[in-house]
Amino acid sequence: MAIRIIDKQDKGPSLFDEPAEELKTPAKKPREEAAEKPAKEKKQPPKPKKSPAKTQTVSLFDESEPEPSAKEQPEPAEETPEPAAEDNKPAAEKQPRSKRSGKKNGKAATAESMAGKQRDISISEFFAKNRHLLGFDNPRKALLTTIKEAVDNSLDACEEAYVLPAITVTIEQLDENKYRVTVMDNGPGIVKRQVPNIFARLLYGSKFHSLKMSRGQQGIGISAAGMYGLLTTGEPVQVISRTNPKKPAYHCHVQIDTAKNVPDVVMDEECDFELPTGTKVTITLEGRYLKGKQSVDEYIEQTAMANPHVAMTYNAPDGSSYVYERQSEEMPFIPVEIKPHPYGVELGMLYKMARESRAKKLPQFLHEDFSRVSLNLAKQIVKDAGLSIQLRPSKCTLQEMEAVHKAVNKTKIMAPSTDCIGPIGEERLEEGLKRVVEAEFYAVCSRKPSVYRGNPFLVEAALAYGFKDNDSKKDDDDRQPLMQLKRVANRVPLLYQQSAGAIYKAVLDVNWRNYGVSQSRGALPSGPLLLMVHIGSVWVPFTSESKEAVAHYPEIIKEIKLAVQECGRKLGRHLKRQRRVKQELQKRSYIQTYLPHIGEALRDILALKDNEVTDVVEKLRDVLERSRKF
Ligand SMILES: Nc1ncnc2c1ncn2[C@@H]1O[C@H](COP(=O)(O)OP(=O)(O)OP(=O)(O)O)[C@@H](O)[C@H]1O
Repeated sequence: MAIRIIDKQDKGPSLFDEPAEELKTPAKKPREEAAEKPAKEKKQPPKPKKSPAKTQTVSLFDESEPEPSAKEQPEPAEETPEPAAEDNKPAAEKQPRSKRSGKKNGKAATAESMAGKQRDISISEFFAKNRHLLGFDNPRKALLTTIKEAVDNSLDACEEAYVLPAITVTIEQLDENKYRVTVMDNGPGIVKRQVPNIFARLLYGSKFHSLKMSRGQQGIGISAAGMYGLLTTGEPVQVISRTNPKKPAYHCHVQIDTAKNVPDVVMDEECDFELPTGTKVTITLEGRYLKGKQSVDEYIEQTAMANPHVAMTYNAPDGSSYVYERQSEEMPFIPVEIKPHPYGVELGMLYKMARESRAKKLPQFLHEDFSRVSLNLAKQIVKDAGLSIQLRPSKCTLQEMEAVHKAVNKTKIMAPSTDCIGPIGEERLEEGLKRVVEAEFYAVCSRKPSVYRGNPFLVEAALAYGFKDNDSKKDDDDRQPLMQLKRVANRVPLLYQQSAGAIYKAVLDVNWRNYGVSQSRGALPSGPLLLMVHIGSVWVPFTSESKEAVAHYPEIIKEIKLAVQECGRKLGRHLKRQRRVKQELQKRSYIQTYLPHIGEALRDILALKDNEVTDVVEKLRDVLERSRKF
């Protein structure tokens, strides 16, 4: 397998495991080396929209494994004593395996030779090899992940700056597998000095250390997309950003040096920008555009649905454009940063926090470093732990903190504040669902915040029942289709790995038959059902860096089950009522059928006249009608 990389002379270091001294980056060279170089080899003045001048093909597999140095040579075979049993074997069998088979299988390693190879691995080298962990397993998913990362960042940035987001997403197909993705937002922009690190350095971001709900959290997303683009097409990320309407925008082309996880600015300049403030990011990558499930189209649609305050324009590569008008001029709830809640904080973390605390007394530490702990409650916890309230937290022993930890978990502490998590809310959930499906019945449930490992989170569920949907046609044997499950985390739709996460597990664990819905063992319930589950948290525990599924924390599974069961109960009541109505209608229709015969019988028995018979039958019909329970 071969991929193209940028000519080292023009664009800096190779992306592969070459020794550091071979990485020639004009912009990054040490001063002495740069001085030795002829003037024309020094960094060229920036040219706008520079595309890679030359490309070369390099094998992805390291075929040129260097011969071990004399120092690394393994010990000669004859110096290694053979085990006694080996002595009785024929001469051919006494030889090392590699010689016996006649194949060159390499030489046995020694601790010394292994030590020579043991070295640091840069985070970006790791993720370049393990790109599937970041959601770049195949070209189709890579296209979606790239757009998702850029759009999520734009939404986060706008909301942080209290700006109603207006976002444009454009995908252009350059050749069969090559696409150019551009995402532009009207957010606050990014200051010049941060642009290179944000777009070309993994694990660099503003959200990792803050305890509040946001779409991004790890500081990997957009730089990983840029790295994938670089690996697959050799093109750097192009960024234009303006932070001040009175000043020009900053334009740069930047790429990641994977060996060191540092940015390499290939070109930068000042330029015009169509918006007063905002950011436009362009990534060229190997991708594949397909419509349907798990497509970019589906992601954009679901994002627009979960974020009614966003105006979104989407230009698809097939030439079609979709405009999602802003549905609400109201900013959504903007979460505020909070301190950790004491429930669920692990002992090791509590001990570390205490050691690092500057508080003079233990109760003060608990009060200041955690949310929902008043000074009185903190004193109570310390007393319950059998400790003096005069203790200095930084001097506490592990045993003392263990006592505090136990006391915390026995104390009733107020649930974490909802300020750090923005629920969609029951009303908006139902509205959102109604925009997607027209159903006969809707049920919603927004749970109160809870805590896992000290992190507040909340779960919301919305259920639609009884709708016609083209996506879920009945099977040939007329079996009901399975429920459609839509998973959303911090307002971001999750399209992959449905069955791997806590949401799927919790929905499966619910006994849907209790609510009058059929369900086969180990499967989602079946019927015209659509269930949306939203988890909002200051830190959503995803199963991997690609943020596709929520990890199986028992506290989270329990909350999801409770929210889903609440919707299920409402559905159960609706279905029960529906069945009762059906049965009653059936009985009424029988009686209706026999009413004329009753009239006939009454005429014979009571010798009634025709008009009297009609009168009696009408009255009976009226009684039947007025006694309807629905
Ligand atoms: N369009 C933008 N406008 C303003 N700031 C941005 C924009 N895009 C990215 N940033 C900043 O760059 C940081 C890094 O973004 P990145 O996508 O790499 O990680 P993240 O969003 O923090 O987390 P995650 O890896 O979970 O997506 C963000 O935390 C944010 O501060």
